[in-house]
Amino acid sequence: MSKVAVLGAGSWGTALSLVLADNGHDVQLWSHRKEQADEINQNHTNEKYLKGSRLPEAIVAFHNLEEAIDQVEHIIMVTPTKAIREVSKQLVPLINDAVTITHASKGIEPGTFKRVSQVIEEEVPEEKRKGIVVLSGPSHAEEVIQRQPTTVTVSSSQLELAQEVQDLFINENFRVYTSPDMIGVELGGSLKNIIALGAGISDGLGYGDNAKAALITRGLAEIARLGGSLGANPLTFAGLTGVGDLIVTCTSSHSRNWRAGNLLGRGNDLDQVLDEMGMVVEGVRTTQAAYQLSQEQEVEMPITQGIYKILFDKADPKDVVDQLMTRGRRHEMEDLSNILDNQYS
Ligand SMILES: NC(=O)C1=CN([C@@H]2O[C@H](COP(=O)(O)OP(=O)(O)OC[C@H]3O[C@@H](n4cnc5c(N)ncnc54)[C@H](OP(=O)(O)O)[C@@H]3O)[C@@H](O)[C@H]2O)C=CC1
Ligand SMILES: O=C(CO)COP(=O)(O)O
Repeated sequence: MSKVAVLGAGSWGTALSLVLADNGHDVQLWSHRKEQADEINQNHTNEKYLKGSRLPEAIVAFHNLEEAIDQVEHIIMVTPTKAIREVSKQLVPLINDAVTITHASKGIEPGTFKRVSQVIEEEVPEEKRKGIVVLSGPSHAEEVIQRQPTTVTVSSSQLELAQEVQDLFINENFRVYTSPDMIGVELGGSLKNIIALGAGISDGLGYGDNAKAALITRGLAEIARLGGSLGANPLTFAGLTGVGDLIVTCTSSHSRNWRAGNLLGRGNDLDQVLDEMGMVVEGVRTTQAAYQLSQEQEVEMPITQGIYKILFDKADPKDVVDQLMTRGRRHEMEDLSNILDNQYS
């Protein structure tokens, strides 16, 4: 059994701590708020993020980061992506022996366009880490905390590290696969949040299943297009961290991104929505990053562009849908256009 630090005591950090505790590991859960650490230790609850759930006593919460990572073999980072750089910097002077750093956060940094593993790599020097692993897939914390069947994928450039983290988390309720495609796994988990915002907007506008299926499928096409241009294996997007995560976030009211989109589709403005959510809505920041990235890479991403206009230019969601529906005609598999043109001639 291992001693594991989980950094970030929100919904996902707490749910992953439960999986680790169920597997017999010693879990040291770090919260940057003292009152939250106290609540977890005294009441074994985390009411703000997982209302009504009782946590195993093997989860011990810490407010002090140095104590939280003392003697651990694994660090699991699960803060919102905007805090990853800052927390990585805080960690550096506190790490004595090299550790395996896994992250389970989903986002891309605007401006730098870095994936979370790249941010960690930049901030934590090589001698302080054995390697970096990502854990991603269709997995709402609200179901994991109830030990409902869930599947995820772990990926690392070092297979043995991915397998080590697979062993750490896998159990009869939580099945863990490995993948060698870290770029694809991280991009799939991050970019699906943009489409989940779109699915929520569509539902908020009163559109039905046809529109949602279109968003998921065409969203997947543009995610794979950008991913391919950044070095991901396009097949990864057909897996758990691509289409799997798109399905779970676009069709569930557990999803923070879907919920935020739904409120936007009902006419609320972004600041109001984010205030009301009180939890991280990663898709907002990732939309900004993906929009900039698509322009830099010259990759067509019409849905992302539409969501960007709604979020940051206050475009009317109905007008954006009209624009998407009246774009120029094209083949469905546009990257195969040349082949199809030949077939038709
Ligand atoms: N929820 C889920 O089902 C899943 C979430 N994820 C990903 O996990 C990541 C975390 O999401 P989630 O747990 O849902 O988020 P939540 O909003 O539920 O919780 C975020 C947690 O991070 C803390 N936090 C915020 N800023 C900092 C900081 N600067 N330093 C330390 N801690 C900080 C918050 O503290 P405070 O209470 O003070 O704000 C809170 O405890 C995201 O990237 C998300 O995409 C991935 C899979 C599933
Ligand atoms: O990534 C998730 C499930 O796999 C959680 O999505 P939300 O952040 O939209 O809740």
